[in-house]
Amino acid sequence: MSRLVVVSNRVAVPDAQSATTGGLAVALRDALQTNGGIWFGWSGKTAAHTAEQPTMTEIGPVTYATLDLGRKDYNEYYNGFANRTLWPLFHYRLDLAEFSHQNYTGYLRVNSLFADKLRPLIEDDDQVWVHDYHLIPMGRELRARGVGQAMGFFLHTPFPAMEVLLALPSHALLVESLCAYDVVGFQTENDLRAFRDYVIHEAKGEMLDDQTVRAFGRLVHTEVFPIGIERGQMEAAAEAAVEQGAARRLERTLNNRNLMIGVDRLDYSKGIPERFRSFERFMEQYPAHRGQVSMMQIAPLSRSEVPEYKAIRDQLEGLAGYINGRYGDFDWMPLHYLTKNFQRETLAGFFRLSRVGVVTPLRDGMNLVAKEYVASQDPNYPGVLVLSRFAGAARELDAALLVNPYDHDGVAAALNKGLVMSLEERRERWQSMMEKVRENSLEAWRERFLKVLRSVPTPMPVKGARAASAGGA
Ligand SMILES: O=P(O)(O)OC[C@H]1O[C@H](O[C@H]2O[C@H](CO)[C@@H](O)[C@H](O)[C@H]2O)[C@H](O)[C@@H](O)[C@@H]1O
Ligand SMILES: O=c1ccn([C@@H]2O[C@H](COP(=O)(O)OP(=O)(O)O)[C@@H](O)[C@H]2O)c(=O)[nH]1
Repeated sequence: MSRLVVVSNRVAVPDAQSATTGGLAVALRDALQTNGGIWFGWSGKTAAHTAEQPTMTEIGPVTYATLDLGRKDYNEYYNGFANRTLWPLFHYRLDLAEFSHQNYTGYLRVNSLFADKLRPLIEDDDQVWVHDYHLIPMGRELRARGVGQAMGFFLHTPFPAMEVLLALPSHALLVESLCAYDVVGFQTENDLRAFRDYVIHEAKGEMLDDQTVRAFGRLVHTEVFPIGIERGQMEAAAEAAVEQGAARRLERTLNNRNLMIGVDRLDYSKGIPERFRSFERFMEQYPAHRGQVSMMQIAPLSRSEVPEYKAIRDQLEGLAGYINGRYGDFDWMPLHYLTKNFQRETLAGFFRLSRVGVVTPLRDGMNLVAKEYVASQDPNYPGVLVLSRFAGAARELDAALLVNPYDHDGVAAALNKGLVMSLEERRERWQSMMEKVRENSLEAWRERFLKVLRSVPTPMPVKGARAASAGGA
């Protein structure tokens, strides 16, 4: 069996100090441990200058190769092009997208530098799997350095509709770069459709069969691989959590009142201000719930150096204060707004205690919180998920109360419906969602992707394909 080489912006080097690691980290680590391999990317640390050589940490058969990023690279590549251009654009926020040549150059520079450092570590029969929008050009850069074997790419975010993508000055090179991979995976049919739409209508490519795209002189296998959560992990954590610690204390503070919960990185794509507005509408329109229900919003700080993230933080502080000032009472607060980060095991207990899970992003690649909320429920007494139709998770979790997050009245009505829903209906909806959560687990996602990557034919440039010019208009 060949080794696996994973490339992602952040690398989770196992650390004895940190008790928990993210699901993705666990899933990829399992795959790496089976046949050995390398996980390459940014260390998550910054320095005056980008490291000359990766720091190699060997743990059993897995080598973690990480680079500290210099401030200039960090600003232009991560804060800049990745998170001020691609992130807003891919989340349909053209109004927030900044197009700076300097940041774009930094993005290409870091991808090229990563390829330089990774190239000597790759062996001929390794499988290479690159993750996410930060590293789209990696495949092309590795090909230019003679990497000939199958390479896969998975996009964790949405892929935007063609008309939105066309606003990016370098759209053509970006999509051409995606076509340097042999397998390109998306979260949903919607994203895949948008990608194919671009390839066919803008890049003059074509579909050879249901899954094979011919574009930019190459054949690319494209498919939907909805990411999931670790099998059994949240169920077990939730069951254990309600018996102890934080969940127990939370339950006591509730005093038999109902709880609604939202958990999101503090990111404008998550629709938190809109959610607060909807909650305010809910207070206004369903006064019987006043004093009887609270909403807890956990929103750990994220990408804090990016100006748009600072702005949304200020906005939320204002809104939370306004809502609590208007509706709160001496013995009850409607909204608990925390920017603290909690371990997933603790969240599992909070989810299980919450009658309604509120997941209302304006746009989201998948949204694992939605799946974690479902998996954490007591099967006999499950809560209700209120889910944005614009989260990738809505494709599978169609038994949730699906809402349009821009429609505050509609979300308020769904919150009320969730609170008054019969136990029978709650159980039916939960069972239907839980089946999907189990079926599309994180392990299944990883195995499906790697199976396809193993089975694609050796990369083959296509002679005579009509390629669009790089650079873009
Ligand atoms: O690394 P950060 O800049 O701190 O951001 C954290 C991650 O955010 C994004 O997550 C996405 O992946 C999830 C799993 O597939 C998906 O459920 C979610 O909808 C996406 O937004 C980002 O894409 C990751 O690269 C970041 O690590
Ligand atoms: O305080 C927190 C908030 C979130 N999360 C985890 O962060 C992940 C968020 O993933 P999701 O796909 O919902 O959104 P993303 O942040 O990747 O855009 C989920 O596993 C959450 O349980 C966490 O561990 N602690």
